[in-house]
Amino acid sequence: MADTSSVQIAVRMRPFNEREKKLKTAKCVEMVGQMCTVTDPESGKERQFSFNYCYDSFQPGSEHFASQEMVFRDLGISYLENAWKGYNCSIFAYGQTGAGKSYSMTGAPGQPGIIPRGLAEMFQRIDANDDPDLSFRVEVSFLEIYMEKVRDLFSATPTAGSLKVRESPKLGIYVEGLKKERVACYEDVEQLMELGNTMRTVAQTNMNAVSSRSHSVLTVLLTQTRINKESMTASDMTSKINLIDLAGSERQGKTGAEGQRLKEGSAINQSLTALGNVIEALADNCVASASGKKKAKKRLVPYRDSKLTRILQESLGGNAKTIMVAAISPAADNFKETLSTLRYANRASKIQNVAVINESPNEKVIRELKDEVTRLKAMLAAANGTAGRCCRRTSSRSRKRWRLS
Ligand SMILES: Nc1ncnc2c1ncn2[C@@H]1O[C@H](COP(=O)(O)OP(=O)(O)OP(=O)(O)O)[C@@H](O)[C@H]1O
Repeated sequence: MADTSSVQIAVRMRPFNEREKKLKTAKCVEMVGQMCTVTDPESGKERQFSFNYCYDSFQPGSEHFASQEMVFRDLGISYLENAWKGYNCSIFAYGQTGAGKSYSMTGAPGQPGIIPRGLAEMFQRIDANDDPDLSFRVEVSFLEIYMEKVRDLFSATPTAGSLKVRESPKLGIYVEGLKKERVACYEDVEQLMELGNTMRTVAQTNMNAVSSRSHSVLTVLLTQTRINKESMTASDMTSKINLIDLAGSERQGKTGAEGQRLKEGSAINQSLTALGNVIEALADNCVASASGKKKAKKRLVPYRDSKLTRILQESLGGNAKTIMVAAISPAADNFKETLSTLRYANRASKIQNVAVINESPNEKVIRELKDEVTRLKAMLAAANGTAGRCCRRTSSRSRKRWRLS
């Protein structure tokens, strides 16, 4: 069953940080409902955007304050529900350095983000399962893309080189040799995540005391196995959940990066530009398709231009239900970066994905047969009702229906 849906966009504004407080910079972003308005501090010109979700986390305690819990209730629960149905899901956080991507995805001490909350909820749901014919398997892998190299964050001795990104009809896009750990409870994941996060490359810059210098991708494979006692068969349904914390775009003048930090910053910006090009091509193609013009030319989507876009290929324009979290600063000092993030997010909202339920052939046949039986029963009931009232006047259309089924 294919399901076409747009990439969902959630914009989140954080509070002022110490740097912005010291600068005594003004606030240039306002959020009301699904509208986000940003004001150019020089010209006073306003630009308005509308998104699926706008989270105002500027002032704790304010009327519309969006807490970690609230963000999770919308975005986290939505991806879990889709994963349970057997769809691939992706959440990726995008934004300027220090804008709050890791805060939304991973969280801070005492303020867990989407990833830990989602995994805890996943195991709660699994533990609550009382269907003896249904069992679950959860596997996780964790990688970072650092300076265009893919590294396994669960490996105690990360490879010197880069792991290879491959594609196969059965597995889709995958990273060859990446460790996949089976986990039985939330505590297992927590331990692995702690190990993985210590392996991740972070450093201090002028814009963020703990700045991610790499893109990280946590992949969770949720497999549901159903035993059919009558036919003595087992069928699997697997959902691949990608939870992605991108490194932030940055300006050298602001971060004060030099040496290795500068090289990292330019690798980050390069891969984000490649991501921007993919988003632009996909958005153009979707707009062209929607125009209904037969001759509308489709642009080639440059997924192969970077490791990041290759790994995100299924999440953008492919077989997945995807949410983009666009993290922004409220400060006038960051107006240009914020406007650029909002434009990026606006473009991404035009992308249509086509997700399919990832079930084994057995499961598919069983589901289709069940649907067929339900349909036939409904037709039979309807026909019996009609027959009782006017048995001689069965229309040719209904006879045809009988024959066709
Ligand atoms: N909504 C929020 N509420 C409170 N504090 C926040 C919020 N968002 C971010 N912060 C704080 O701002 C700082 C920077 O956030 P974070 O590290 O998440 O940024 P980032 O976008 O991941 O940056 P980078 O790209 O440099 O890794 C952190 O100290 C974080 O705790």
